[in-house]
Amino acid sequence: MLEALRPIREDEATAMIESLFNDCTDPENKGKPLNIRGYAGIMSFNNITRLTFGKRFINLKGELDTVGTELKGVLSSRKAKINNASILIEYLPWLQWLLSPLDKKDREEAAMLNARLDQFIREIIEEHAKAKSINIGGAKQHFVDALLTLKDEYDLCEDTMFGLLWDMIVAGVDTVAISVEWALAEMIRNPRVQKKAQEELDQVIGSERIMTEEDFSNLPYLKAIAKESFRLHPPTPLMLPHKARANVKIGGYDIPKGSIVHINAWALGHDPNVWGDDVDVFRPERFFDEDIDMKGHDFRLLPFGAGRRICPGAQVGINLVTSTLGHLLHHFEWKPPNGVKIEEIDMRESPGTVTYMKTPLQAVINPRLPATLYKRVPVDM
Ligand code: HEM
Repeated sequence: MLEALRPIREDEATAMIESLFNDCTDPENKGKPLNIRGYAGIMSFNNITRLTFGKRFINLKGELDTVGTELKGVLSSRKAKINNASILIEYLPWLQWLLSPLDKKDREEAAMLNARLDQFIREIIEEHAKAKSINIGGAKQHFVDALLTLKDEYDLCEDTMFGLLWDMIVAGVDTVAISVEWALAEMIRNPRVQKKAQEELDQVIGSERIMTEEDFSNLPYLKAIAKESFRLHPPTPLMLPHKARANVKIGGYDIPKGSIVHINAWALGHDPNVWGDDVDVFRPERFFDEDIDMKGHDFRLLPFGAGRRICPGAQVGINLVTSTLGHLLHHFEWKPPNGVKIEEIDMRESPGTVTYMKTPLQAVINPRLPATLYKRVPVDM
């Protein structure tokens, strides 16, 4: 599993905290809501690019730098095309003829984007291979270095390495950012839960230091909040498509060999037969009544899937979401925009392979710790 590669460090979350602090204390923004998605996206993108190939793309103001903006833009348009075209065709193959002109244009554009991404990743692999051969900077433990170490043993060709690296980025960036946004929306809608989480953070960490990953074991309520949010808002509600390799019978249904099967993680988390009458209520305490596993061992809760295709970044994802959420709740008080009632927050989903909130979350935030704790932690690549 990926968590063995390197520990999560606090720097991306603290860079996000610093940006949020600067923006919410800017007199021009007084009382104005901030769009949280932008901040969470930068945090998540840099966390995953650092984990994968030891690079971050952020300037001193906490914004994406030029290369990062280009790269993120290319990734989003590539993903949008995959989402739009292939999902439709998978379910409505007879529509293929109708889509073909658009499809051709899309294909050409996708080929161009792929070439741009491949060039980018080629340079990164070369850089790491060179550093490895002359041992610059000691043994770095990024995903690309692990691949280089295993390259000969597993006969990994360039295409396979490119694919694995991009899979990590595509699968890791949106899922983490989406999860943080949904969880914060629930914190704003549920002031009782927000207050209880902040009381726990204040008791365990106090107001003279920031949270670290070592604190997790003393923050059961924070962990239960992350879990409850994954239950109600799994960022990949239908997981990824699976193909039956043989005729099988599951739950009384015949699944013929070759069928494409989606598992509905969203429906599992919303089943009143499992979760009771308050299935739609955000109530982290339910996991104190019964501690249900969410890493593939208990089929009542499967935000990361299960079995051989389970998300390989599950623990990294859980830690990133929990850590970001912990910092955000410790550092700020969260409220809806002035004049908006909590029940008016738009909790509709934007459908797709990953489900963002349909309306990006707007929040008014207020610092709750001494100003000295809002400085980013220096980067250790
Ligand atoms: C909150 C965070 C995340 C959630 C909820 C999540 C969820 C999932 C799910 C449901 C799948 C498909 C499982 C299946 O269809 O059986 C998946 C696949 C995958 N995830 Fe994640 N993920 C998260 C974060 C990450 C991160 C941080 C990384 C990498 C650093 C990552 C890498 C991958 C990869 C590479 C796959 C494809 C595995 C395959 O095709 O076999 N994920 N994830």
